[in-house]
Amino acid sequence: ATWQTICCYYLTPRRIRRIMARQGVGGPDPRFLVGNLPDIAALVSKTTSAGMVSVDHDIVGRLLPHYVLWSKQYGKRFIFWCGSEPRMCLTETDMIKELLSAKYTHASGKSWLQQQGSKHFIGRGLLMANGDDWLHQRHIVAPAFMGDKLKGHVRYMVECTKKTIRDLHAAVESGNCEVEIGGYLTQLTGDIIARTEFDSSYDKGKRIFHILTCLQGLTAQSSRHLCLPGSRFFPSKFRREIKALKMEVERLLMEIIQSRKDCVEVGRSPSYGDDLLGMLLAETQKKREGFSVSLQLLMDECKTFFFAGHETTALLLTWTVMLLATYPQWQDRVRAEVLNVCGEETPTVDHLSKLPLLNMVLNESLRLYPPASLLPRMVFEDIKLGDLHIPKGLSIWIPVLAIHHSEVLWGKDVNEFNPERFAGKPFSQLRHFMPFAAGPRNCVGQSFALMEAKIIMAMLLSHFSFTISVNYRHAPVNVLTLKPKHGVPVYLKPLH
Ligand code: HEM
Repeated sequence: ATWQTICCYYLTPRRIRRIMARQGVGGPDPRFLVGNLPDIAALVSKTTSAGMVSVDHDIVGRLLPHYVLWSKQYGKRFIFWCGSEPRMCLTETDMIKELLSAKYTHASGKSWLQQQGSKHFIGRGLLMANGDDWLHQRHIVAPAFMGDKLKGHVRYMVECTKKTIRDLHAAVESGNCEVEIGGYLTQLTGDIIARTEFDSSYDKGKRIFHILTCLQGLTAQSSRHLCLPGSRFFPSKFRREIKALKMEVERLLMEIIQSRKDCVEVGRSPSYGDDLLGMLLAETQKKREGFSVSLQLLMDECKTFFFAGHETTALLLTWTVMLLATYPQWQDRVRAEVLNVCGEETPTVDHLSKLPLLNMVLNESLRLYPPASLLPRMVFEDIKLGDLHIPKGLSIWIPVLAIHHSEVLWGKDVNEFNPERFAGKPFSQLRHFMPFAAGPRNCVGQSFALMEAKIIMAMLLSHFSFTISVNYRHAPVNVLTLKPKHGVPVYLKPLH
């Protein structure tokens, strides 16, 4: 154990540093055990302590000040240290595509630090799995987000959105024309994932969503200490709170799972159903060689999808409303397109492919404010990437936000809201656009999220016009996902 600790915290990091230095990749000097974490924390807290003076989309210096500083000092590739984990910043899109391609699906994945950090939050669900476990899990869940299954969800997405629109009308009628739209959209996307994949609802799953949000914040705070050897065994206030919340969320999930099982056992239903929960439950009965879905994995998967399936989409929608509320000409153009295509009807699958302007606006919103703004990948064996030899144990850190805001890649107007840049360009052609990551380990819910976002935006635009409130304070922050710190208050005006 002592030898392993010395290797892990001292010898291996030193070896990696030497190998990378020989290839010309340098970086800031790390401090013993904590690496550059204190420098990063100090820089970020300085840049994010106050809001921005105006709605300015030049946010890289605010959210990634360490990236700006070190890329100026050491060049586009540099190494910094999260505790004793070396991370190489990589912004060269050809090398990124290669790393994320099928060639390296097994040779790269989520690091020990990431897995430990989210152990009590989403456990070993799809987002944190590696190697063959990841492959099996991905094969099981992917069909739930494809083809006819996906099309079948349109009806539920429309129904849930109608309810939110009624709530918004009620708020306006009661004299509240100013609403914090982010809260409504988070509830709506929560309702949609609960309905479509778990045959539940936001109200039933409310406590689950709330606990997962708390767990997200707590695990982010507690993982700051993970760099100290053995720290995960020390009792602390965070860890006690995390364990209590974990137990509560698993008890609530167990109730949903048990009620589905009971339906089959008492003969009320012939199968577990064809939504995500049904597919996962069916898997628990199968015996595959070397892999089976245990009850713990089933719960980890449910937590993963409850969390990943709503927060990111709610953020995409919230930033899009903020942008359209700030750029009324674009709001009018997209509304005209929606009214022209859908008329008085609610959106259908056919309508969705005929809304290019809405698509461009969503893409531009994902470019300026990507909800997942960083992609870390640990390399598990020595690999060759472009001209670099990457040793086992090095983490590659892909700053999606910085790539999306690179003047070299996007041109002089990079920090302006200009959806026109996406006109006529299919997703596959946009090499430096990666809001959903890329390759076989991209976002499994990408089509689900885009379909949902189009339906919700189309319906919102045809019921309300919105302008940004004087109370809006532009303050993007990054707490695992890119959020507006004080929400997005807008003034709503019903159109009918
Ligand atoms: C705008 C909305 C969304 C964005 C921007 C987004 C972004 C991403 C990104 C960047 C990744 C890769 C993360 C990494 O490997 O480190 C990812 C993975 C994932 N996303 Fe999403 N996502 C969105 C919506 C959704 C939805 C709606 C679901 C579920 C219904 C979902 C479920 C997942 C899962 C399970 C993974 C892990 C996939 C794997 O590792 O194989 N996401 N997402």
